[in-house]
Amino acid sequence: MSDATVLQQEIAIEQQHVDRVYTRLAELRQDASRAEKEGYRQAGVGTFGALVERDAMVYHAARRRQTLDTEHEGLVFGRLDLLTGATHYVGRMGIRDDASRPLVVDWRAPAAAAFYQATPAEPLGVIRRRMIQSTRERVTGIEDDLLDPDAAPPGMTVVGDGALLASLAKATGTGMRDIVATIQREQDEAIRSPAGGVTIVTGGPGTGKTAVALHRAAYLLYSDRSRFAGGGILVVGPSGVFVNYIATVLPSLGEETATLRSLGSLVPGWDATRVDSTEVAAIKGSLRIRRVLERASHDAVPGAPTELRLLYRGALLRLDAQALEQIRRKVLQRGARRNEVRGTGFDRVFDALWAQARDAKLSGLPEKREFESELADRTDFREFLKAWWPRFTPLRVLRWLADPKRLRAYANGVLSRDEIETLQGSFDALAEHGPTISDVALLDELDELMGRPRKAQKKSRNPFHVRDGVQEVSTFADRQAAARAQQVEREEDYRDYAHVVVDESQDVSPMQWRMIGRRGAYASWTIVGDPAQTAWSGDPDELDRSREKALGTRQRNSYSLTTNYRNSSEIFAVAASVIRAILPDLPLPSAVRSTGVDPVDVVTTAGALPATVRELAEKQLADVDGTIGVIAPVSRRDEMAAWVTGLPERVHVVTALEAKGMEYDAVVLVEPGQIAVDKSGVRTLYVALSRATQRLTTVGTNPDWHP
Ligand SMILES: Nc1ncnc2c1ncn2[C@@H]1O[C@H](COP(=O)(O)OP(=O)(O)OP(=O)(O)O)[C@@H](O)[C@H]1O
Repeated sequence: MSDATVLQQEIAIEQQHVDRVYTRLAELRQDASRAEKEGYRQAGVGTFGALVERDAMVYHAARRRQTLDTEHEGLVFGRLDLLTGATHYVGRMGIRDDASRPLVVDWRAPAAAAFYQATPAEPLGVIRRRMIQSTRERVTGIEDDLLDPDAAPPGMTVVGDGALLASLAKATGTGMRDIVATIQREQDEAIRSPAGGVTIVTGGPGTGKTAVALHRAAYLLYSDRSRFAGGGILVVGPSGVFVNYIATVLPSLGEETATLRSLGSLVPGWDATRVDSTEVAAIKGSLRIRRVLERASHDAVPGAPTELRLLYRGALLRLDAQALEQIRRKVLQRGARRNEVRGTGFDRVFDALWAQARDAKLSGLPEKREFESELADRTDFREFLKAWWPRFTPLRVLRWLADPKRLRAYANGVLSRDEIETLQGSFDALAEHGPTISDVALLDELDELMGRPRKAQKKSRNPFHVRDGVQEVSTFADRQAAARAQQVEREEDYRDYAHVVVDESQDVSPMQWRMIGRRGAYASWTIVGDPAQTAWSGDPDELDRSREKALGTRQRNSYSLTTNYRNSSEIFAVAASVIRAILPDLPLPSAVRSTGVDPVDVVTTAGALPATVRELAEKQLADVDGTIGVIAPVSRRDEMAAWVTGLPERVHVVTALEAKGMEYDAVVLVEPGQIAVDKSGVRTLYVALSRATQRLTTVGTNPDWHP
């Protein structure tokens, strides 16, 4: 029999099983929606016990239906033939037949672990591992690994032509794909790492760190749903572009509950995308800036009234600048939070005025309380208090740093002269354009330093109340669903996450570790990153210390990934040569896939650059099916975006920093020489050079720069 015929036969065998699975899936879906409808119809009748039971059933039916409704392309993707004679199918979710026999085992279940972990050296009771590829409900390919040839029964066939490599060669869409069918052993170990403590995953470009982090989140939700869905999982990535790129992975695994945030959007109210220069980011990211902010948070308000004059029952009550300053300093001593002690500040003003009124022996002076309410009723007095001690928002105080005199005063003795000079001007655009990504961590710090302005207490909502007037007919399922919805929405600045995942962790500054740490005080963590890709140009020890502080004394479990699945070996060779120039001993991952296409380097003149970039992008459009990344130096993004306007949406223009974590089928990297201006620039260039799966073209005006 020819290989092709054997393959077709095996495909037909697997198709039979896959058909059974989809038939069963349709039945389960029907059962679940029937149970759900039935429960709703009967709600409100019967004994309390019967109601609770039925409600619980409805709730489970509703959840089950939701899971069953998720799109299930490639629902079954694996099969294990075991020494015991049993056969297990592995898939995106667990499904049983009507006699409760498993038709598919969920990929996260312990019984599925061997699918990812078995090797010929350690077969874990698996004779043959089979990967099943499908399009919609049709099986299209099979890839076998014979792990224990001696134990193979006669007639066991082995077919396949590299499912992993085939999956890697597929064109990239705009979002990242899940890798559930082809997770590799070293990745699986990190995914199934213990739920507690800190899991640290390191590895070079394209080794699947992001994929591992997201599949780990799905694994945790499966293995302890009440803990992780209840408390919530926070996933932090470097930029909004990146967060959009990874946003579909968890939903494709049937998990919707994780919260995804970029470093610029971790603090409610902000979605920062502006970046500072590397030098400015290093100062704003350093813990020393905290002292600068602390001083600002205690300083007098610009333009605040310097004295208070009040005519009261014919007498002049007066607090001069010195008296007001004394009150302010006294109230703000010992780390008091400005917004929280505002009332105390006002009380001290009343006290000082009361003392004056008493000393003046005014006739008809009422009791102190009456005196205070008389003053409090006066508009001029209220206006004074508001101007003298307003409610502060973090943004308002951060904007004071745009004033060179104030900046110098706050930073004096904390930052060097050069640093102060570098920082100058970097807060100027705050008012008009909002914060930079680094500023967001400073706003969070100020929020902590000043405390919250007291808000009127919101009436707390009863999570079990569904709609007015329908409480008595709502089922337990409705109420659970309402409670869950509220839980998933969470309060705006929710901080009690059960698990925090930090991607591209090498780029998180000390101040940003503080910001993330505040949201993970009770969490277990997964930290993934590659130190060689860091853009941080500040003190590396300070960075390590602040990360360690955020993670606390929790147990550490470390994993390293060694295979680059993204780049062709030809492309990674170029990236490797660049990083080797500054880190000659750095261990690098091996790129497993060769395309036979070498990267291209084009040198041109400044005048011809725009047209050349456009031509090169057009050429990539013809050469590859998927996405094309045009990567620009940070300061030239908009200019270069104009060069390729009007090209199809497959062409994305990003800065070298925004390219962190991203992946494109082809990359046109513009002016690499302008990215690699210093050591941290070389690292950023290394990142940019390792983004492409199929084609890499570098183009610039500097003939001395060579990949
Ligand atoms: N086991 C696998 N099977 C199929 N594809 C994989 C596998 N592991 C990783 N990949 C693919 O390799 C590419 C790189 O993965 P990912 O972005 O997670 O790597 P990374 O280590 O985070 O990279 P970087 O540090 O460069 O940002 C992605 O397209 C991912 O889907």
